[in-house]
Amino acid sequence: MVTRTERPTDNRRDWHNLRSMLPFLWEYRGRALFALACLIFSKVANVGVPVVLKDIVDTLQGKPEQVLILPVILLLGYGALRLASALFNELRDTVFARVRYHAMRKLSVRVFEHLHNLSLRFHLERKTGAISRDLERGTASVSTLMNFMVFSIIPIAVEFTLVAFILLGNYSPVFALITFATVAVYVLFTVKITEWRMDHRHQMNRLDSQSSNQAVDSLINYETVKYFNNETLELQRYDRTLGEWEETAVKSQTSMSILNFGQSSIIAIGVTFIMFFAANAVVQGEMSIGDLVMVNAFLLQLFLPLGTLGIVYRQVKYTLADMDMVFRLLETPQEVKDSATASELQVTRGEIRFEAVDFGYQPERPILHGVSFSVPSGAKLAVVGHSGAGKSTLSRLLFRFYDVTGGRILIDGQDIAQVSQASLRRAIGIVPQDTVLFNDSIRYNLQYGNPQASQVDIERAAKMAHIFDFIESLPEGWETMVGERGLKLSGGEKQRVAIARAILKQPPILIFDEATSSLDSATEQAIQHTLHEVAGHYTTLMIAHRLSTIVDADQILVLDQGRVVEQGNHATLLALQGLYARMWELQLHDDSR
Ligand SMILES: Nc1ncnc2c1ncn2[C@@H]1O[C@H](COP(=O)(O)OP(=O)(O)OP(=O)(O)O)[C@@H](O)[C@H]1O
Repeated sequence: MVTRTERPTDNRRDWHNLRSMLPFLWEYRGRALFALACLIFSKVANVGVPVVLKDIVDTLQGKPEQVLILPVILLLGYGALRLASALFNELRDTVFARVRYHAMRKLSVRVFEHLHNLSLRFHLERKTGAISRDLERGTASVSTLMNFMVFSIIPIAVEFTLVAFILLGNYSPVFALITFATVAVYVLFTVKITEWRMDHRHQMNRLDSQSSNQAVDSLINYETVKYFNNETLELQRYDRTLGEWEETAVKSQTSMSILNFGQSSIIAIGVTFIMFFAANAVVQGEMSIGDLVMVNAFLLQLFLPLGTLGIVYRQVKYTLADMDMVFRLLETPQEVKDSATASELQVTRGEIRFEAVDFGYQPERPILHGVSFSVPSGAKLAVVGHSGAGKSTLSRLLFRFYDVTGGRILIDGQDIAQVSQASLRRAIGIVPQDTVLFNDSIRYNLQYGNPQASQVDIERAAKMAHIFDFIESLPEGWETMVGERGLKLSGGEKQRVAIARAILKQPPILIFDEATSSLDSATEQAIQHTLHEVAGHYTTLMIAHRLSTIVDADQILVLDQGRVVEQGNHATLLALQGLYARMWELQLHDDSR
């Protein structure tokens, strides 16, 4: 399971994540290099501006006989350099946009794909609110980081190198020394203080995700909140988290002010020193006024982006933390995987066989113990037993949502662990115990069973599932939106949509997990009739609470605490006078009341 990164990531992890980012940039590597070239050109032009400025000042000052010619050329050069700097800057942004957004898109799709490949266990344990927030931040982090690289870090480095060359080449080393020292102290101070501040930011992130998760969870459970009149409790819980967030945010802001003031002080001291030495050199006649103007312009130009280095460093650290979260998610191993030699499941007859299957969701709590049974091709097997006996677990294992811990499951003689999951799931249709629908139209939800199905097929399936008249009677008919998780439909209506959807899929194997439990008796009878017809063509596994619905099954399996305790048809089991007979008695008794 993925947990949020709550502490700053270490450098090894950061490098690992940066490397992991490269494949997402690879497709547009040519563009990325071109953007980099634009960046360098723009910086060369930028650094050229103070150099030309120096020449203009010196020319105007010292050689009046050339004043009429030279400054015009220099002034034109000055303008052209400024223009070139801006042009390459914009070109860099335009060219790089594709690289950045494409990488973001690829990463989002990759994460989405991976989330779908992760096991049911992962999805049952995750918190939807928190994961979607983390994902948003995580994928945005890739774009943010590239922005910082291309728009801040690399430009600063390029500019700094160019300026260092010019200073070292033309003036006393003291200027380069002061510049280096100031930058070094500045960077060191920024890094140290920022690391100290990171804790606040991580705490804020954690509280932010927590509050968002609480809000989503509370809204998902809207009805439950109302049933128990617990709005105040929900508000208090939400506010408590936000209160902690507020405290941390204030601390974070205060520490930021300390950082900003420290940075400004370092710059001020550095600039004062440089100007002192430059002014002195002018007085001594070692430097011209033009040189002083240039050194001053360089410093301002250099420290201007350096002023934002603190913010950039902080943001890069946070971004790396967000990015770490998304790459950790991508590295979460798939629990259920296709084997390297997985073949396509070939369904010829649709025979299911469980051979001594052991299983537990957690190792310390076994659920199934040596379960063996088989469902011959086209036959109907019903599974009954008390609540929690492990009935639905059988269908989850058949779908291979989990791997068995002992024994094996075969379909037409092929071990389902050795075939591709896609081919396995193509072969099975299910009407689950709790039907959850997409927040889309009824048509969309029904067609989900077979996106290629024609309207005629869809209507036929809807009729078979006794939902056609209901849909037609709705003011918006097939386009009616079903609400989040299908909550605008009744339990029975949802179940019938699920039945129609399974019919539409036309798989060789069908599972009905309490498929009619939410229906009234009349509809249930009608649907039972349909199921009977539909199931006639398929191998069917029927999980049932109400025994009256499965009396006609070819075989009935009685499960008790994960063990098969009885097996046979209805009459044989009644004659056994065991658990099944007792359950039957009880239900008859209940029905007659
Ligand atoms: N994801 C899970 N993680 C841990 N335990 C689980 C999980 N799903 C089910 N269980 C446990 O496994 C046992 C069998 O569950 P299962 O859903 O198979 O029961 P069932 O016979 O279908 O019950 P019911 O008739 O109430 O639906 C139960 O005790 C349940 O608590």
